[in-house]
Amino acid sequence: MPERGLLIVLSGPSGVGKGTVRKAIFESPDNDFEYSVSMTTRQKRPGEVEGVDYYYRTREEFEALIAEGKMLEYAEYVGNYYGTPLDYVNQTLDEGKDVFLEIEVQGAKKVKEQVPDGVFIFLTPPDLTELKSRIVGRGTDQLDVIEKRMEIAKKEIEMMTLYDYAVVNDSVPLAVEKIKQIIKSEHLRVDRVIDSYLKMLKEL
Ligand SMILES: Nc1nc2c(ncn2[C@@H]2O[C@H](COP(=O)(O)OP(=O)(O)O)[C@@H](O)[C@H]2O)c(=O)[nH]1
Ligand SMILES: Nc1ncnc2c1ncn2[C@@H]1O[C@H](COP(=O)(O)OP(=O)(O)O)[C@@H](O)[C@H]1O
Repeated sequence: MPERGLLIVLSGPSGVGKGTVRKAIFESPDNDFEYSVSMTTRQKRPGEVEGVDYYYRTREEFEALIAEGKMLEYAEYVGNYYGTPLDYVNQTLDEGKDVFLEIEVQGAKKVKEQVPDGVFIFLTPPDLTELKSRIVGRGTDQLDVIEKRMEIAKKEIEMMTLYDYAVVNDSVPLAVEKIKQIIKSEHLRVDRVIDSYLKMLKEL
């Protein structure tokens, strides 16, 4: 059986650029992470595609999957459910591939409880003014939702202590490079590679 893959969790406040950085990682030609497509009850935005951006489900369907234990984690965010389907993550890690989640902080906290040996990366904004202008600039939210997102963001930044790494999203290509370097280093950690060395010694 191949060595189990790494579970990589990218999180951080809404509007910091998680989606943008994640897309840039997956567009790079040398990417070898598997993206776990999330499930949501929010409306599909123009240009989004079922099974690519999200799996779009009704609240009833989503709640049924929660009840069946089919979600690794889920959270309610600005009135909608968002969650990570469990089977895909387990199967892909078992195949020895690294699985990449891009999720908000409540969900990341739940993943940390269940998969403590995952790699938890917190994407931070250069500052709060820049964060607000990114949310406004994205143009997907009404003013009341923007205010809600900013309030949530302040609390989210306090949760940074749960993470292994903090990456400032000042420039997308730089943030992408830092994340790739983090994962490369994680693969070299002695506690991750020790089993294969011990096995090799036994076979001598
Ligand atoms: N807990 C959790 N959060 C998710 C998941 N998928 C996406 N999110 C987060 O939900 C939040 C809202 O996502 P979305 O409505 O697409 O807006 P946007 O990412 O802010 O443009 C973002 O912070 C996402 O990172 C998931 O599977 N679980
Ligand atoms: N490094 C960056 N510099 C400037 N703007 C950025 C940067 N990263 C993302 N953005 C912009 O900020 C907005 C929010 O990004 P998005 O990826 O939707 O955030 P999140 O997924 O964290 O909610 C988008 O308009 C995006 O183009």
